[in-house]
Amino acid sequence: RLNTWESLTTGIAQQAKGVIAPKEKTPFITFVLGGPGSGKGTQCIKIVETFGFAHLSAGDLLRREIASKSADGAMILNTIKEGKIVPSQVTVKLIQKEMELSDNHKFLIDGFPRTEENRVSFEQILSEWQSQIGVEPNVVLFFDCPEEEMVKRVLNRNEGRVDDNLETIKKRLTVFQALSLPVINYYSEKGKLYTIKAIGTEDEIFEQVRPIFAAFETVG
Ligand SMILES: Nc1ncnc2c1ncn2[C@@H]1O[C@H](COP(=O)(O)OP(=O)(O)OP(=O)(O)O)[C@@H](O)[C@H]1O
Ligand SMILES: Nc1ccn([C@H]2C[C@H](O)[C@@H](COP(=O)(O)O)O2)c(=O)n1
Ligand SMILES: [Mg+2]
Repeated sequence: RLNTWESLTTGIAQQAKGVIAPKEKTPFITFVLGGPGSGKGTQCIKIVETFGFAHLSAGDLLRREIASKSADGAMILNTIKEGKIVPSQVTVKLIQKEMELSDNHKFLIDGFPRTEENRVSFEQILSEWQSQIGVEPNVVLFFDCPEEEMVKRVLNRNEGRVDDNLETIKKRLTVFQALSLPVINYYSEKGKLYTIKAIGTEDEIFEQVRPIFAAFETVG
């Protein structure tokens, strides 16, 4: 049988030829974007519970590389400590591998793409895989949260992350404004962006998220 990655690329080729891919195999890709501490991971857990997605957090995959002392581990650690963005080929490779291994066809890709370079790299690997067709996510969620609230949440997170300190948070916020907002604007212009007001309780925020995915389930 086709694995998800094969069916993903086959699906793209079939769509290009005007052939409809089998419904259960068509991949559904959601990018989850927002500043540091905006609540992406927290809401992803709820989306997984309610809608059965596979959750791929780019940050978690990078932290796993650090923990496993892989060849890129030291570079990734330094980059994260500095609040900067890891080169796209490293991150995209990790995401691609997880997608290949997954039996699911619905993906929540959390914290990615963080830059235009991330975005283009992801499209490139898909188009290199088969034919010259790029791929777009089905949904892009943007958790829009005031900076003051994001700083407060990150400083209270208490998960032992090396980047949860005031100095690194300031750098991450600057990087978010400079490099991630253009990606968010790109998807807004493409009509793919769903902006969530990321203040209030976790449940209140999820009630803004729920109808987005519920609508796709109905359309089927
Ligand atoms: N609505 C909320 N109100 C208050 N605290 C929240 C809310 N949502 C999440 N939090 C808390 O804020 C912290 C950051 O949330 P989370 O880890 O989900 O953010 P994130 O967007 O994934 O951040 P990062 O980009 O740094 O990974 C966590 O400690 C989480 O429990
Ligand atoms: N696409 C990505 C995602 C994450 N990183 C690095 C830099 C981030 O500050 C850090 C933590 O990510 P988070 O858990 O907050 O999503 O990981 C990156 O370089 N590229
Ligand atoms: Mg997170």
